[in-house]
Amino acid sequence: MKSDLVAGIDSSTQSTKVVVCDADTGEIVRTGRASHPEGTEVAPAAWWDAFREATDGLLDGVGAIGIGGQQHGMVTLDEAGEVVRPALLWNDTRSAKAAEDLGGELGAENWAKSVGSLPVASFTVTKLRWMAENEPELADRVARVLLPHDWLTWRLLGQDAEPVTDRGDASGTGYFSPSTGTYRQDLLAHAFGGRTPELPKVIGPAETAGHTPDGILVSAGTGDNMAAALGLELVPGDVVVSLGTSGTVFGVSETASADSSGIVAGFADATGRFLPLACTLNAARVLTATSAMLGVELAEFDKLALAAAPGSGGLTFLPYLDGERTPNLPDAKGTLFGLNRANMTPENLARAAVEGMLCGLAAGLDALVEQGLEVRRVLLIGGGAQSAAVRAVAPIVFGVPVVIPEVAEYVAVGAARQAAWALASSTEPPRWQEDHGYTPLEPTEADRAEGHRIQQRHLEARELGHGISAKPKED
Ligand SMILES: Nc1ncnc2c1ncn2[C@@H]1O[C@H](COP(=O)(O)OP(=O)(O)O)[C@@H](O)[C@H]1O
Ligand SMILES: O=C(CO)[C@@H](O)[C@H](O)COP(=O)(O)O
Repeated sequence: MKSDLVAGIDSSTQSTKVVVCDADTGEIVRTGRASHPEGTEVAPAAWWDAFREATDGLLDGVGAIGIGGQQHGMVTLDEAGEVVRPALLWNDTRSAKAAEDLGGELGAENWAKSVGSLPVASFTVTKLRWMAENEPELADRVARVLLPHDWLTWRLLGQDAEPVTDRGDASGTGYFSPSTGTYRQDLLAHAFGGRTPELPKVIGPAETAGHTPDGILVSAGTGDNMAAALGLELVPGDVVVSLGTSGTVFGVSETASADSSGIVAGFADATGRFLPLACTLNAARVLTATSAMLGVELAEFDKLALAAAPGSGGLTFLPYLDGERTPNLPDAKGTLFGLNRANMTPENLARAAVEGMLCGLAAGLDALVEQGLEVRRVLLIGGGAQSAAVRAVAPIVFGVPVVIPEVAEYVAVGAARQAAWALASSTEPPRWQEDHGYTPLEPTEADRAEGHRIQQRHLEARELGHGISAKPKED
């Protein structure tokens, strides 16, 4: 008997990626891709165009489809369902002051307790405050607020459908409580100048959002990091480091987290559990920007970085090229420390870029451990994980075994797995991965010591350059 096919979509910052999988085994049978426009402010129609281009000719025989989308983006609609202004994306930092104000008005402890996270410029709630203050006439027209994946799901269903979301993506808004699974309308109204736009209905992990006009079942969808966790069939002890436009480090947990330092965001996952996560604004693009500066292709950049010794001859690169989110320095610029005539080589600079990018995530990993997350090994995914230099340096900087799962678009795979789950309407999602089964890259004792030194220098440079404490504060 021919089994059903399911499609998963990853509508992330730089592109839309599609996988079509066998619903029983997860085997990937077709893939597609289309680029998104540059910029941190994007018309949602561009995601729809990219969806259509990426799925062109791929959906024959597909019984269900799920969408994983970049988190946090603010999509505002008027009464007629028309977009009020281009969406502000997670990496748009114009709402930094609004974030600071909201933090001050309600207090860090309060935010952490209410929604599991502190509002930083990435979060939807801060973008709404920015809009209320800077575009009040447009804000008055907003009848509904959606996230990128909510909007795409709704567009797929047809505009008479009721907009839906899931608890994973909702947990990145700043007005949803992951622990109670309900919206905090009071926080939304507080941020948005008393306005109370409609929000999408939060449906369960295996619920059906509806059907496309062609009769394809559409699942709830979720945020891209939650979809990656679903695609990797993440279990406790496995921590993901994803190197896309953003760098993220996260793991699954049975309990909600509430980090009032703001380093760890206490998100929900796409299965009913939780997904504590730390996110940097600067990941794979640090590598592409540095290789462009050095005038070399990425393969040559890798060779340069691998030719330098660990520690980059004493160079420390704080790669805050697009500002930074963790640590919360939205206006920061990149800084290179420790130059002398002997160490100013392309090799050291390439390696310092890799080490600097990974050190930001190692600090996030430490914060997750402080929140009680078990870390047995790191699974390295995303575009940047294709770099040979990143693969070699990661075990040194993280100090734990690093596994590189077979190259695949795990966000799209997770969205497809959610679609298969909704199609089967089973209690548990289908098992697709036996085990990652790949030989971990184990750091030696000497690697761990070197990694510790590199990380210490990174934290000291942070303190020197940006006046922030190198060590987490004691309570
Ligand atoms: N071999 C490589 N070395 C370094 N960076 C790479 C490599 N291959 C792809 N990338 C980078 O990965 C990024 C895309 O990763 P991806 O996970 O698809 O991002 P996103 O999901 O944010 O759109 C791009 O910036 C791309 O240049
Ligand atoms: O803001 C976050 C996580 O909180 C980002 O991880 C976005 O979800 C964008 O993801 P990528 O496009 O980098 O995959």
